[in-house]
Amino acid sequence: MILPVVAGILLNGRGGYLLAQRPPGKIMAGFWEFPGGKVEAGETLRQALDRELEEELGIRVNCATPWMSRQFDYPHARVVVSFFRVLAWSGTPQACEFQKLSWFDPEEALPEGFALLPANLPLIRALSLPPVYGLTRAHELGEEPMLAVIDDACRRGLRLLQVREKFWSAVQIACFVQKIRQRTQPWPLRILVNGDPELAQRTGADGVHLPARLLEILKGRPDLPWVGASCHSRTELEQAQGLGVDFAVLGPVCPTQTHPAAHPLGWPEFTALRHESPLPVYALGGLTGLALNQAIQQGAQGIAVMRGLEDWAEEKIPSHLCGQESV
Ligand SMILES: Nc1nc2c([nH]c(=O)n2[C@@H]2O[C@H](COP(=O)(O)OP(=O)(O)OP(=O)(O)O)[C@@H](O)[C@H]2O)c(=O)[nH]1
Repeated sequence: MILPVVAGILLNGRGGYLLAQRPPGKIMAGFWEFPGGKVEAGETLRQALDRELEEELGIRVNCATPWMSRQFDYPHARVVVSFFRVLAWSGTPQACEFQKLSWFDPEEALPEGFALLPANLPLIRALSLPPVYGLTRAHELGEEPMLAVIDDACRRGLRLLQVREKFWSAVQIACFVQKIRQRTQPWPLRILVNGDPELAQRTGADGVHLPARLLEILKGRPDLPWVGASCHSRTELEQAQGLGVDFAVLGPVCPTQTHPAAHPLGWPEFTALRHESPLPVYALGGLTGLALNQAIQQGAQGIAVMRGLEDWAEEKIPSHLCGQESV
């Protein structure tokens, strides 16, 4: 039997997230978790979330979006935990069940020996993934205009970039990575190189972004700090998961100039595939910054944008998508 569980990740607008320590008397007492609990008979996941967070923290959830779900076998039960990002609530979180509460920064590693419920480990890494993943097209725009676009996007909140220059040599890409680093020095931008892991390693990037064709060839996770993967189907999402990548990019969701012949998935298909995968999934294909809200509502990690990076209409990433500011 699988035990359905919901858990809420309260986000405080600066990227911080709330953990609770399971109180004495509960199974796995002393372990840290996201507030939540078992779904009761007849409840929807959202109803269960609202009830659990009211019982445990004394808050009313005003805005929560589905995120990832994970199945895990504990000695006491097989659980499937549906995690929600909780972006707005009323009231101040309190320890209503005598649990310890603490806010954490996703950019900082948890303390040595920290007892986190094991099903939650990949979530902590995923929490440091930003809502927008930019893709370069310097081969079309030219290097200098592309650098200007990246610089401008960083000012508006871009923190993750894929250098996708498929026709360039390793030397050219390495040089471009260097230039991006110099230009974006004030911001903590992570740079992934599209291609094979060896190429990414040679360019000094923070990670590799695997094209779909490599997913069935590679035997294991490349030895780089960050690994993303391009996926277009359930099979590719499963291959990416099998390799242990950090996140997937799924698309095209809408018609796109980059792959005019590709059949767009549309939002319903994207949402169904995203729901089946335990990975954080970015939506890709014909999207602009305006689609970010919709993508997050559909449970995506965010959006991956190429042309959208230049057309990004918003001043910056809307603050209501980052969590509650007043905490
Ligand atoms: N609440 C919560 N449970 C989680 C998380 N991750 C995870 O694996 N679980 C597992 O999901 C199950 C939740 O059960 P629970 O004991 O918290 O449920 P509950 O609040 O309804 O407790 P109760 O039955 O004592 O009232 C446990 O087996 C727990 O180990 C998480 O982040 N939050």
